[in-house]
Parts: sequence; structure tokens; C-alpha cells
Amino acid sequence: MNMEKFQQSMYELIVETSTKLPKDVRRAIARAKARENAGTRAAMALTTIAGNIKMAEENVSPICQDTGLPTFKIKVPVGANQIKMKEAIHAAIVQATKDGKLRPNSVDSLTGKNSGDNLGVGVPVIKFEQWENDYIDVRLILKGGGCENKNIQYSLPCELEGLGRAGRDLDGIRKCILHAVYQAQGQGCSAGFIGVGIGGDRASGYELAKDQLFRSVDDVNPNEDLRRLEEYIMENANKLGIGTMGFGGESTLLGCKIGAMHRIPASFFVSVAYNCWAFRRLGVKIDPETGEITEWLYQEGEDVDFAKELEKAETSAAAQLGETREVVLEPPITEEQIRQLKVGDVVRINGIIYTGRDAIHKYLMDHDAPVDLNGQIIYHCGPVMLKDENGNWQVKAAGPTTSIREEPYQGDIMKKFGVRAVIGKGGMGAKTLQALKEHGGVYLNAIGGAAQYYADCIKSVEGVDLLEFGIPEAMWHLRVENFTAVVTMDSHGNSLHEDVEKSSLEKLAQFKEPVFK
Ligand SMILES: O=C(O)C[C@H](O)C(=O)O
Ligand code: SF4
Repeated sequence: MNMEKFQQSMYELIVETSTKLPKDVRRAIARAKARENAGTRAAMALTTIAGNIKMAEENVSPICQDTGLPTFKIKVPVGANQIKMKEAIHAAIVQATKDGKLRPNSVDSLTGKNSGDNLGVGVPVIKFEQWENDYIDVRLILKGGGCENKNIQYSLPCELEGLGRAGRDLDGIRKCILHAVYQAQGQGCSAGFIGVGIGGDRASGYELAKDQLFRSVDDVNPNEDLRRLEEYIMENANKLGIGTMGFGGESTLLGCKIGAMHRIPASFFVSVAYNCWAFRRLGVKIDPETGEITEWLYQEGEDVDFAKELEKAETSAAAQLGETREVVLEPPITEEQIRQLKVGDVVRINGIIYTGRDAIHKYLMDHDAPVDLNGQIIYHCGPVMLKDENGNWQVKAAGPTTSIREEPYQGDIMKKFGVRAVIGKGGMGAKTLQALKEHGGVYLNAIGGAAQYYADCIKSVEGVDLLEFGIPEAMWHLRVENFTAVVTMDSHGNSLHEDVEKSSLEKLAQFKEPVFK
């Protein structure tokens, strides 16, 4: 095979996967958007998502800043040189990282050092299989960390909150899957797609669940029981009211694909792989002689024009603004300003915000902050950054990361440094809510995955600290204009996340009675 050409083909596959969603996924998002009522928070979030999809496509830049763990599944004719193919894929990954199409995402688990080029022990994941066909089939998924953290594995029988006992039968499996959607709440950037693996052991069960994510959103399961179960889940999981970003609403699940394999008598696993709306998976067929792409996969059927979708949304955005209070925040912010904010308010931020995620929060617990954070805003964000020819940092993608990971630190950090607001996604827990009340702080929810939309609000990079933690984990000083987010936790003890979790648990309990006998 022409390896240079194959490397080029892999580069194209990576760039396309990171920057443009496949048609089946685009249609699922458009369907979700059509289901939401104009003027709701969910509709507003989906409009932002639609705008982001369009921008990523136009800018050929990452849809979401978390470009995930690149995972390749490759089928080759007997005789294809897998060692050479692997080398070509590695080279394509390094190039895509240099070009800002992938975030440097590979971190040494022991030292915390970011390799900088997306290579590392076990990274990327490349799985080969031989087949009798005379062409190569390469599929790629870029699955981000926030949704990966919401994967869950059940061992049947078990007892599930809201649903009671789940036994070793189709009905027990049904309960596990509904519970999996419930427990993800908005944290994996709902509305999401799930792949479910029934059976196997803990490792092969998850493998099977992830394999289901390579099925087309629109396919029909050939197994009658699983087809019925998939349809049941699609219909009923959307009644949980979790909605886009966990804001409440009609669309919680965009796709459900279930596979089954044998198990051993003592084990009965149900493994669920959760993927965010930014479902970046694509595939190509490759000519084994020339190394060229002969066909793109997942691209059959109608396409969605997101520019047109956005025109439709114009009126609903206006309707939304009619009822919502919009507040402009310019840091430094006073306690008095914060106390005036209520859950549901939309804020527009102008000025400097500081990124801080996992490494920074841990660090700040027992170190001084590199800048004065009094009255300031921390943004839970690990951006994609590139240096331009003049040596200045450019933001390539910069959406929020899942905030709940900072729950053990957040309240203490806010109090210690006088931070008045944090921006993130998915909400935070009781400890932070209490601290917001005591100290006078707010939690602002940005739209997860909308990395191009927020990058556009960032007008300049004014500095960076702690770059030794790697690009995603450093503290970036970003000057923003009209950075929009929703107050979902205020300083009066209110939390939209707590409310949605409670009401969705009540709704989950409606599905307690057996359905599949
Ligand atoms: O790492 C990130 O930037 C985001 C992550 O995928 C998340 O959803 O928390
Ligand atoms: S931020 Fe959201 S959209 Fe991006 S990878 Fe994480 S879960 Fe997916």
C-alpha cells in the first residue's frame, strides 16, 4: 500500500471527524431541536449547539475542545501490514494535533505530564481485525471525557434507585438502561447517544457497548427483542425530562443501540457507553493498493442545513428574551451584584475570565493563586490553543468542561480567593451550593460542546499561568465579550440541577412495573 497516501487519508478522517458531525447524527440533533418548544432553555441550548456545528464546519475547527481518546477500529484484508498502518496513523495524529484539529489530550497517569502530541502508552487506541473483503474499513470515534465518565456497568441482579429490583432478564436490562440515562443527567452533555452491551465480562461487555456506537443512528436491530427494547428506551427515556444540558425538556436521548453476547453463568453485566451530542464518529473505505479513500461512511440520506435551522430559531430566541432577565457582568464583581442574581437569569460577561480545571483546583488548595482572583470568574475549561507565527496564543476551541469533578474543592477555593462566579457545565453539588450561599457566589452554566461558539466570544489571550500542567490544564487569562451563560445555581440556595435530578427521579419511578415479561 502507498503509506504516504494512507497517512493522508487518515489525516482527512481525523480532521473530518473532529470538525463535522456525520449526517445520521446531524439528523438526530435536528429532530431533537424540532421537539423542543420555542422559548425554553432547552431550545436555546439547542440553538447554540446548531450554531456551533455550523461554525465548526465553516472554520474546520473542533466541534468540541475535548477531542477525546482517538479510537480506531480497522478491518483489513489478509496480508495488510498493520505495523506500517499504525505508524501512519500515529503520524497523522501528531499532524492533526499540530494543526489544532485535536487537543493534546494524552496525559501520563503517574506524572501528570501531557505528551503534547496525543501519543502515549495505549493512546491512540487502534484495533485491527482481518476479514475476507478486498478493501480496508477504518472507523474512528473521538469520544470525550465528560461523557466517558458517565458510562456505567451493572451487574445483575441489582437494586436500582427509583426502579427497584432488576433481575436477569430483558426487563432487568430495561431498568438498567433507563437508570443509565437518569444517572448521566446533563453531565455528559445531553442529549446523548448510548451503546449498550449485554453479557460478556467487564471488559468485553464495555467493548460491545462501545461497538454499538459504530452503528448508524437510523439502523434497525435485526434481533426482534433488542429492536423492541431499543424502541422502548427511545420513547421512554425521553420522558425523564432531563433535556439538553440537564436544563429540562423533551430531548434527553438521541439514539440507543443494544447488542448482546454470551456470558458465563455467574456473571450478567449490562454495560452502557454514553456519548454526548457531539457524537464524533466517522468511517472510510480505503483502497489497499493506493491507500486512498474510496467512500465515506455514515453519510447516506438527507443532510441537515444548520444555517437554515438557525433562521428558524431566530424567532424563538426573541420569545425567550421576552421573559428572561439579562444581566451584564464585568469582573471584578461585588457580593451585592451576585446576590441579585437568580436561577434562570442569563448573564453576559465582558472582561477577563480565568480558566481552571482539575489540576488548577487541586493546586490552589495548597498554593497561592498566580493572579488576584478576588471578585473574579473561573471558567472550567481546557481549551485547544495554538501559537501563531508571531508567537501569540490563538484560541481554537473553548467550551466548558464538567464541573462536578471540582466539587471537593470548589467551595473552599471560592472562599479562599474571593472568587464570585464559576462557569462550567452539568452543575455542581450540595457542598458548592452551600458555599455559594455562605460566600455569595453563583454557578453559571455554559453549553457543553459549544467550543466554537465560545471561542468566538474570546477576543484575546492576555496571559497564561501554570502551563507546566499542559495546555488543557493551564490557567489561561481570556478577554471575553458577550460570553453568555445561564445562572443555574444562585446564592440563595436554589439549584436547577437539584430540581431536575429530583423530578427526573420521580419520573424514573413510573417505569418500575415490568414491561417485558
Ligand atoms: O475535557 C474537556 O474539555 C471536557 C470534557 O469532555 C467534559 O465533558 O468534561
Ligand atoms: S464537553 Fe461535552 S460535548 Fe465535549 S466531549 Fe465533553 S461531554 Fe462531549
